[in-house]
Amino acid sequence: MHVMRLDELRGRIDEINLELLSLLTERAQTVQEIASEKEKQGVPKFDPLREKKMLEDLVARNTGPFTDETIRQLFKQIFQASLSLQLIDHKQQLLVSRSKQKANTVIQLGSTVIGTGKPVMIAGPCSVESYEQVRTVAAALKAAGVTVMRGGAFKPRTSPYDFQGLGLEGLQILKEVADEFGLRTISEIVDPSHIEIADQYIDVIQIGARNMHNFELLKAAGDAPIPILLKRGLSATIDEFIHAAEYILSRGNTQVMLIERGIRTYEKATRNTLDISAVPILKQETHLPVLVDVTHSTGRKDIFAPCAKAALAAGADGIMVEVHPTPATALSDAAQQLTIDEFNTFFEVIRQSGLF
Ligand SMILES: O=C(O)C(=O)C[C@]1(C(=O)O)C=C[C@@H](O)C=C1
Repeated sequence: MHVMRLDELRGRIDEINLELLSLLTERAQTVQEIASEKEKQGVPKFDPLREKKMLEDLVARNTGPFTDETIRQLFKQIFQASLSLQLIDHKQQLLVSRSKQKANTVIQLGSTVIGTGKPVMIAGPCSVESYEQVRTVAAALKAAGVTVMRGGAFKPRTSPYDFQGLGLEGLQILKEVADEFGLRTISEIVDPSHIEIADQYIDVIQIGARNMHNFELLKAAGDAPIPILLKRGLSATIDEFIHAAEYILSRGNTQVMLIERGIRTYEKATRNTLDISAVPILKQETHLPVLVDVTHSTGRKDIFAPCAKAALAAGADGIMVEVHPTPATALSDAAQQLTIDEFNTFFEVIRQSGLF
């Protein structure tokens, strides 16, 4: 008799569960509609005042046996789950998102293809200082089998009294040397008005860490018909980094590569802290190629090789490293650029690792 009563009550609970599930599903679908409405209006997803009002109304109607506190907790749980749903949906709608595009974005630079699983080595001086300097590095890179060279012409430096780069002349030097050796080039642009000119001289525009949040520059890069290498900001979260890339894609330019270059932490043993975890996360969440800059992240030549190997093991599509004929006399980043011999040794270690 008792057993039958228990079964009956549990049967009723099963029915109530299904009713709750169907109501929760309907609620979640309504929340998704609210999310797309908010998206259109540019309104934030989290609305604490609305949540407070709903909790007050619910508690006012509570007749027990649950306490008011229990009702608050239960509904707060529902609001939180609803908010997460809105945020996940939003991320999945991004153009950079892996759920929008399953296939990897591939960047073709001459015969070099980035993003297909075969890693690329990008090397070159921090700054373009002279024709001879760039030519010496280019000849060495060519001999080592490197096809993409970096070199800074516009240098956003911490101090206004530090070398600011050769500007347009630097881009001209890059072009002249790259043409001679059949290399492709990457250089940073800091001013939206320079993008059009840059397109005539270089193959990839870099947007530097300090400019990752320069939205006008991101928009201009998004309007340009040239691949973009976007560096992660000094203190940018992965989410902010992804949204910065979205700015570029949202304007039509889908040729975007991401580069992790270390983030600011309390650690002083390295220049910045190389966030290796960013590599698999960016690869999972976006379809864009992901590179790692071992020079700026670590600032320490003695650990470039293990860090580059770690990056490749984590799924990076390439490595960027700085090389200078005479680092001691370099006009920027003197301490952390490799000599040509050091670069050759470094590249050999990476090639031997079986990861490259
Ligand atoms: O009403 C809203 O603005 C919603 O986004 C829905 C909802 C909810 O689940 O009710 C979700 C998150 C907000 O913080 C507030 C409320």
